[in-house]
Amino acid sequence: MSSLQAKLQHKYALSEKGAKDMIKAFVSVTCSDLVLMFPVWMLYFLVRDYLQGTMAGRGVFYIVGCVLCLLLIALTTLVQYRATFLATYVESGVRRIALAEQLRKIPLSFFGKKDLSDLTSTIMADCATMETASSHFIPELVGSCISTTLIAVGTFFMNWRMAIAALWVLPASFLIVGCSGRVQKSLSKKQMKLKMDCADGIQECLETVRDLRANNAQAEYMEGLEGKIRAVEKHALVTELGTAVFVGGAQMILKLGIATVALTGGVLLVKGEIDILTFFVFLLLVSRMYDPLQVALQNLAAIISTSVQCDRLDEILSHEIQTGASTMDPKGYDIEFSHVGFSYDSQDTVLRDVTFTAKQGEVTALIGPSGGGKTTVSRLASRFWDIHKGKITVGGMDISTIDPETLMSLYAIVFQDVTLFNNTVMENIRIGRQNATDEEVLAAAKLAHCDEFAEKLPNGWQTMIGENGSELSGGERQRISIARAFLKDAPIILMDEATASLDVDNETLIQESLSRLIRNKTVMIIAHRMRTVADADKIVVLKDGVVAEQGTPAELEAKDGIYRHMKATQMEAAGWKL
Ligand SMILES: Nc1ncnc2c1ncn2[C@@H]1O[C@H](COP(=O)(O)OP(=O)(O)OP(=O)(O)O)[C@@H](O)[C@H]1O
Repeated sequence: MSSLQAKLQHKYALSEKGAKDMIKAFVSVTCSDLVLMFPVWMLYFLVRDYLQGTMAGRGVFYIVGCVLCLLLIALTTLVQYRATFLATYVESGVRRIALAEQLRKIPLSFFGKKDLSDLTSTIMADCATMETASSHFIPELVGSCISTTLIAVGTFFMNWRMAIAALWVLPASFLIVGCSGRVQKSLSKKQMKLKMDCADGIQECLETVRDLRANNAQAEYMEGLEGKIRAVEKHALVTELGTAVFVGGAQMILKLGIATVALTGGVLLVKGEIDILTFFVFLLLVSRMYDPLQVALQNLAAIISTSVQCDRLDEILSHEIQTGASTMDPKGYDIEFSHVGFSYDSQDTVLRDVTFTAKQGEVTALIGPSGGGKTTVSRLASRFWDIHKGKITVGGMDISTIDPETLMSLYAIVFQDVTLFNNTVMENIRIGRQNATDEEVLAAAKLAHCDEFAEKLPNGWQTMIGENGSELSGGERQRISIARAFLKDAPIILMDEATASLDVDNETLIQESLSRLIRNKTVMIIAHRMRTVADADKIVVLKDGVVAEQGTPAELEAKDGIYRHMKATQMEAAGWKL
């Protein structure tokens, strides 16, 4: 791979083919710009023949020349179109797919730092900006710089003094835009931050509309949101103004070139040091040459601004990903935590020296005060995040050496917040195992008692359940999640107080089904109610990120520790009357 190709690939978040296509685009835009100079030369010959009285017999030359010029312009425009637009849109698709692929492999810790609107904006808006940059700004700027340099070299051979008069404006104007890079970058960065704040605010507003209404806080919230929208608007004007000042100033300097050519040409003509034809050619050249350069200055400013988008894309594309073997050979399905240490943001330690084993065929309940680390432990067990200290093994295999997607085939997970898709009940359950037959889906659904509500829906199992299951109750959503786990039939089950949203009748039914599901499996359950854990084989009490106690319910009962205290408190609470 050439170093230019590698540089482009890194700088503009391109694929290998995308970088090659960009080089082709540079060549085609340069050719296209150079070909546009041919009519100038035709005009030069015409004026020369006219002045020298040698027009006779040159008709065929001019007709063939004009036709050739038109053909070449058409041909290079076509090649340029293919090399810039078509290649760019293909590359844009490749870039978005690469981002999505990368996001699949990035540890979840990354998503804790980024919110949804930020990532959506990178995949959609930043990619669209890069699309325009790759199809217009970058090839046009590079093409016009190369063609101008070639033309500039030619003009020195014609007359070096006229060449200086025509060309001095180029470095001056490009320097102005180039030097404004820092200001423009910081303006774009701030603009992006304000936009993201605004997008977050809008998303949060939509997501929390129910709570805002319930708390009568809509007016106050909208005020804050309006402030964010106004801030984006104001800063957009400042950014535009900043760009306009630098680009406008540089474009004015560029136009001075016409004046200096006219002035220098006039003086040299009077002195008899150039002929009228050379003067004429230079006037033609500058008028033709400065137009694309004016656009090039705008393109340069735009490219400087897109560096913010490039950095955002690069942050995702170059982020460390979770890798590992795509095959595994576990010896059983015991989960073993050995001196595990972990923090979400590498500052506050969330888990310290956590050591315990969740055995196959047993139910291991994680309990403890809120914030103790139960959810964190269950998520680390399935490699949602990578740990910082110690080791986690499944069936003797270090999970950090196994590809997360391969590892996930061993787990069925029932979390408290169930994610549902805007699809039918049937398809929402099929998420558990994509290739399951309708009969298998229905069997799993019945085990989770989904039939009791699904068959009453307007279109039964084929009823669309709205965005994130908005048309279902909390208990119904959780039953779908449990049905998925039945369908997946994985050897390890992670549950986060899976039956929390169910009424007593349903809970009894589901507990009975769950006991069938978990037979001979490794089960790790996060429990908040002591009633749920009374039948567990083992209890691990997590407090402030450390294992405070562990053992069978009977052992912990005898200990007079946190478990016994929690149990007593909950029993006391159960006796309360309103
Ligand atoms: N994504 C995250 N980023 C940063 N810190 C987090 C994140 N998730 C949890 N924490 C912190 O980690 C600690 C343990 O949280 P965790 O959710 O594991 O506790 P928990 O015992 O499950 O609590 P609860 O019973 O309230 O659900 C808490 O201090 C919490 O604030």
